[in-house]
Amino acid sequence: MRTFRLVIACPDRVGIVAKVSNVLAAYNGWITEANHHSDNLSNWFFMRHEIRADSLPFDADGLRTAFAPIAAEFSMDWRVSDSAERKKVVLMASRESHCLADLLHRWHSGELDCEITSVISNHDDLRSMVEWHGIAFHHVPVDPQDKMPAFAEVTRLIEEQQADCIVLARYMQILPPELCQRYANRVINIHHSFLPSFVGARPYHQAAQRGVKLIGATCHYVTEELDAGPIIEQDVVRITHRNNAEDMVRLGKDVEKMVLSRGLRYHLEDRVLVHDNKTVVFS
Ligand SMILES: Nc1nc2c(c(=O)[nH]1)N[C@@H](CN(C=O)c1ccc(C(=O)N[C@@H](CCC(=O)O)C(=O)O)cc1)CN2
Repeated sequence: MRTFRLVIACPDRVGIVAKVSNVLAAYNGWITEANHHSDNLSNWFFMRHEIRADSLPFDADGLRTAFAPIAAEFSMDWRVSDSAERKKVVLMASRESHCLADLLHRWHSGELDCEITSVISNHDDLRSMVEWHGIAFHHVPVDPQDKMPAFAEVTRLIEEQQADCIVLARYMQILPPELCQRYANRVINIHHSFLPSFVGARPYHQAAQRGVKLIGATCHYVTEELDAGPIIEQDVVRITHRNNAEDMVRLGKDVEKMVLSRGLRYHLEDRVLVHDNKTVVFS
């Protein structure tokens, strides 16, 4: 069923839920899902409503126009999205294939409702797998001595495809600040550790050195600061003294795939709200 998603974050006060519910009811809006969260650390309030599109007398733009006065009254950060408008997604990878293959399969089987406009990689290894799915593959090598030409081309491709979201599926290059700022809270990364533990490169080898009993994966929005962006989803798997770093790499791959696909699905369904470098996820 086609729905409009109304997502709101604002300073907390009495009357927000009543006001939003009443304005939707005044237009005969049929709410199919409602989520609220009052955050006592930030004193901000977060809401996500799904409304049946066929219950309202206008389209998504009409809802935006009708809701704008309420949003202004409550100083809301807000957005309206239409479930019928599939988000355009650019995937980025390097040599590791497991996360990319998993997302391509979930998309190909219809599980991920989005339009994958292309895959961009700094290596050519994964071309055949991507093109088998009928998706364009762009090989954009990165010169370690001068990375800017490569990221200018990456940015050009992303803009040309009018991407709504970029997913780093084990893309092993640090994005420049300009790209992070331009696509704030729209670049999703999978880091192969349970952040904030083991940021940076080779986290499984760091974990083996430390002797941990859990390893994990973290899906987060990309910011200029490495592996420090708002966390969207995480999970872990148990390991023991019998597991070396190679075992952890193997065991970790399943967690990475699960966490990245969950995080992307939450983003595609407009379930993630960001405030103060943290998220509220109405999963
Ligand atoms: N601006 C950001 N870029 C990226 C982030 C991020 O949080 N902010 N996450 C990384 C992913 N990542 C770990 O999950 C990671 C990737 C790459 C490196 C790194 O040191 N790369 C070297 C090059 C390595 C190579 O050539 O193989 C580098 O970029 O100089 C560390 C962590 C994705 N990007």
